[in-house]
Amino acid sequence: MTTTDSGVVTDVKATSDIPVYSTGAGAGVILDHLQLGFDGKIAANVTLDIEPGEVVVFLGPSGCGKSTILRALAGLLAPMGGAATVNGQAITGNDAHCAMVFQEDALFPWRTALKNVQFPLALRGVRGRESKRVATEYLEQVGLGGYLDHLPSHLSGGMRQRVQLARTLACEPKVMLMDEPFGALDAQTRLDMQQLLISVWEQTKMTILFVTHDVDEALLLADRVVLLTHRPATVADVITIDRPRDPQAPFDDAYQHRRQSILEFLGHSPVGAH
Ligand SMILES: Nc1ncnc2c1ncn2[C@@H]1O[C@H](COP(=O)(O)OP(=O)(O)OP(=O)(O)O)[C@@H](O)[C@H]1O
Repeated sequence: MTTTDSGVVTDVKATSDIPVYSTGAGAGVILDHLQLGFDGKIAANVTLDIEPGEVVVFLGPSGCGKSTILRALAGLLAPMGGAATVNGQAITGNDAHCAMVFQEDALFPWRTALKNVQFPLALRGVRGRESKRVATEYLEQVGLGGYLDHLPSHLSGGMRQRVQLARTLACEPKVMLMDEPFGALDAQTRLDMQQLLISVWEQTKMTILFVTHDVDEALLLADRVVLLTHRPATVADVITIDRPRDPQAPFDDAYQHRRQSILEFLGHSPVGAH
């Protein structure tokens, strides 16, 4: 661990051995001509069938509507048309199945790491000693067992994202919505967080919908990469990526070819129909 003069902890050892986490399988998500927009203008019109436990990564030009899709699934935005269902049920806004991780950490600054993670537990009726035990376990899962009493301001950006991940896991979601969660992190911390997310996914098999601008991140994490058109976002292409991942894959011609064609798509994306 490294601590600066101001008391901010700047690094932490990555966890390699994550304890079993028992959420169970993720939920299936169906987007059926889901139309989203603002002020009467359509920002997205998406049809997609996502399997339980699948990791789907959305890539598309800036402003095309990626975050809007996740916000709708979190129940923060009502559809203008079409439908979105999670485990066959329409999204109501009070849907406990979906939980969101933002790029900017949304922690309560006045609460310690432990108390941040205890917050969703209290909403689920878990209190007292049990709440402390469970929250500690989630923080241990993300490698922060030694930082329970730290305030967010005394943790690095990567560590705050770990707390946010632990707090999201404490919601026991069946679908985790991740909006460029690692976009603000330095390169090494980002790699650590990607590996942590892969470990969490292997343990939980929850469904993950992930937005990024980083093609390599998409190719590392996704079962399927969904390429979206310019606003309004529509599905332009879906690329399936096999598991298990070969660590040598980024050095393959096939990987490089795929990566290049995605980059070209992002640079020359067609304008979607209005
Ligand atoms: N609250 C809002 N009111 C009006 N327009 C909005 C609102 N939120 C987003 N938009 C518009 O909707 C479109 C899609 O925005 P969104 O944030 O979903 O794009 P994005 O693909 O996630 O962008 P980026 O890659 O830059 O993060 C943009 O044109 C944006 O300006």
